[in-house]
Amino acid sequence: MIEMHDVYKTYDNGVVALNGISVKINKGEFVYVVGPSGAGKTTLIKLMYRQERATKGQIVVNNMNVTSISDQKVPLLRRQLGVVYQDFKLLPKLTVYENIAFALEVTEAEPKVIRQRVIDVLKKVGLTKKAKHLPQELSGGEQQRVAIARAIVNKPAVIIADEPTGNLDPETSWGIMDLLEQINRDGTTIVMATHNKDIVNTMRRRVIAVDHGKIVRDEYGGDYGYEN
Ligand SMILES: Nc1ncnc2c1ncn2[C@@H]1O[C@H](COP(=O)(O)OP(=O)(O)OP(=O)(O)O)[C@@H](O)[C@H]1O
Repeated sequence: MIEMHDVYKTYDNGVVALNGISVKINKGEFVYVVGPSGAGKTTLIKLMYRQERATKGQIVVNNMNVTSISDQKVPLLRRQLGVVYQDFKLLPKLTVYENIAFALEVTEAEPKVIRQRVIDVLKKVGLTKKAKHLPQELSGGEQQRVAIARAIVNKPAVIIADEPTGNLDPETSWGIMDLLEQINRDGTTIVMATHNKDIVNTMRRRVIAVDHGKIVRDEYGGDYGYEN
């Protein structure tokens, strides 16, 4: 599903963010990426959806060669991935319904298909009643649910989440984790970078620990493993 072979990333300012990463993530896995601030977690994730380009090495996501595809092919790659961010990144002037539909409109899906899919995902994330609201009228947890609905509406093979509970209180965070677990149970691979020790230690999934741009631990049923 996702394979990285000897991947390096040096930013233009000379910072070496990733220093030789090789990893294979199989279909249906739920993987936590942990590590201290500045370890390279966000960079690792950004390389997967070509938000940043690797300096060296090979990355394959769902049979697409992320490192060698042209910029024109990047939208095609992004359709295989749903991305969820810490700060939700919803479009403020669009309603909940429109935010989700927008992700499908760019794929030129038929209006009938768009409508049905948006209705289905709104139900899945429990926000049918908020369809006509603007993001600013929602709580943080609700906004993150909309962002997750937007991420899954294309039925992607992989969800990539960068600190999705970072702006949420503990109870709301658990609600978001329940939703991600449910999406994973339906067969979607999930890669999630997090600083949330409680979540990682409770869920007991695969844990990839990054430090100084290298994988220092890769453990199934692992724990968080260090103090924040
Ligand atoms: N666009 C950029 N330009 C230059 N350096 C960057 C850029 N983005 C990140 N870095 C640097 O790369 C290193 C890895 O950063 P990254 O954001 O991947 O870490 P992280 O593990 O996600 O950290 P955090 O937990 O604080 O979000 C850090 O030293 C950071 O300062």
